[in-house]
Amino acid sequence: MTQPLHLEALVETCRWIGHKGWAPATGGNMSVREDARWCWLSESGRDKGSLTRDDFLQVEIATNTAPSGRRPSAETGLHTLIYRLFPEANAVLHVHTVNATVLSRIETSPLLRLQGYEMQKSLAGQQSHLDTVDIPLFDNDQDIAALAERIAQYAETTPLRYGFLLRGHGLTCWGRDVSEARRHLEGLEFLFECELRLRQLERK
Ligand SMILES: CSC[C@@H](O)[C@@H](O)C(=O)COP(=O)(O)O
Ligand SMILES: [Zn+2]
Repeated sequence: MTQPLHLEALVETCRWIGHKGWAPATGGNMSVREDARWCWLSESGRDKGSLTRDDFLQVEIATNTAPSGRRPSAETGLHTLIYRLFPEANAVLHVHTVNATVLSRIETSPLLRLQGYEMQKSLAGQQSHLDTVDIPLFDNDQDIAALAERIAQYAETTPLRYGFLLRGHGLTCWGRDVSEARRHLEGLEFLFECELRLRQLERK
């Protein structure tokens, strides 16, 4: 079982996430795809800011099983769902940022609509602040299989790009490689902070 080369980039990104404070108290989980059948996921319960290559477990995308017998992330089913839905996705990052957590509770609709921000162009394919970026918002669930099924049903009828929010929980985002997933994470987090501050100011 040879670990994929881009695992090193993921380990480095996890450290960056840790420094940002986006994975507090063991929150968050991260993965990279190996190929159509396998991905590598962070082990459950670890401090995601101080992971090494050895803290990533090979997981079968179709079955969520880890041949090592160790326990991959409790949210493995969301990572493997993304790899099944999007063959072009090769890295998935899930974080518990304060902005994502608070904004996802303030926004009570099933969609967070972003518009008017130059930083929308940090998301692949976005070319203008005049366009609209919709980030789906799903109610949180401790039953990850049920949550994954809800997201899969949503994706059958509505395009799902960049990432989604889990209400009161955090953000899951992805990209064609680790660096694109990281750019999407940083871009979305910036946009969430702007949106949150704007809404706070508009309330007054
Ligand atoms: C700090 S509890 C957070 C967990 O319940 C979960 O949401 C999470 O992101 C981390 O779970 P993990 O199983 O370590 O991948
Ligand atoms: Zn989580």
